[in-house]
Amino acid sequence: MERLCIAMAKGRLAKKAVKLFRQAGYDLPEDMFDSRKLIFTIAAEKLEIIFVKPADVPIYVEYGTADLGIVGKDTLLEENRDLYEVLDLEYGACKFALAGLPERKDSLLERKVATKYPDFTRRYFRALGEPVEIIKLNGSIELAPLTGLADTILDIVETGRTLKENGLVVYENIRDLSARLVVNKVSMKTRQQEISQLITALDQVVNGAD
Ligand SMILES: Nc1ncnc2c1ncn2[C@@H]1O[C@H](COP(=O)(O)OP(=O)(O)OP(=O)(O)O)[C@@H](O)[C@H]1O
Ligand SMILES: O=P(O)(O)OC[C@H]1O[C@H](OP(=O)(O)OP(=O)(O)O)[C@H](O)[C@@H]1O
Repeated sequence: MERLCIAMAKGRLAKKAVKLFRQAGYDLPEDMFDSRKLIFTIAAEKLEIIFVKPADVPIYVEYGTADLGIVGKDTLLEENRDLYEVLDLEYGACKFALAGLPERKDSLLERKVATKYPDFTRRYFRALGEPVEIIKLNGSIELAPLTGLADTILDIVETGRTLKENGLVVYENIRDLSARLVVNKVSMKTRQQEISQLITALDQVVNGAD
């Protein structure tokens, strides 16, 4: 039988993803984070795990190069790809929020919004019927209101420390985010049994025995 390929987001979400699979009974190699290796073949478990940039996980899964993926809901909302989101893994918890300088909060006539998530931001403000200019940045988003590049940011807030240490405040909490398990639509049909088994095993770790 062919191996199931799982695309895991590199970085913040990766270690816990591997831990979850181990808790679910999958025997994964010990050295997964000791090298720059990107592909791990686990023959005994009929699995292949690939480590992918977070924003690329939904792409690998939509194209079917990976059958499954683990990635943040923020990335899924931004990429808006054609795939199934099957399980909330309930870690990597954070929020999407609008934030900026405290004194600007009530004086925003024409909003300039800096974000790493331009597509989500466009849809969010379009649904509100609020015209905004969106400026796509790649990191250190909190710099935008401090430097005058934008007056508002739409970014991830976890502990709130980055905002606080830069003198910014939350204007509005938009939604909760966490890591999700996603599945390719064709794989879900053609490899239904193996994928269901895997979902059930992870579900039991996350939500307890049923
Ligand atoms: N405090 C946080 N800041 C950013 N992301 C967080 C935080 N807490 C949890 N997350 C989750 O972790 C993911 C980001 O992981 P990571 O920081 O490794 O990637 P990244 O730096 O955004 O990606 P890239 O390497 O492509 O720039 C987010 O997509 C989100 O789901
Ligand atoms: O509420 P906190 O716990 O402070 O976490 C939120 C911060 O973490 C993320 O940045 P990241 O560390 O990914 O760096 P980046 O600016 O390079 O995106 C996010 O963009 C915020 O800046």
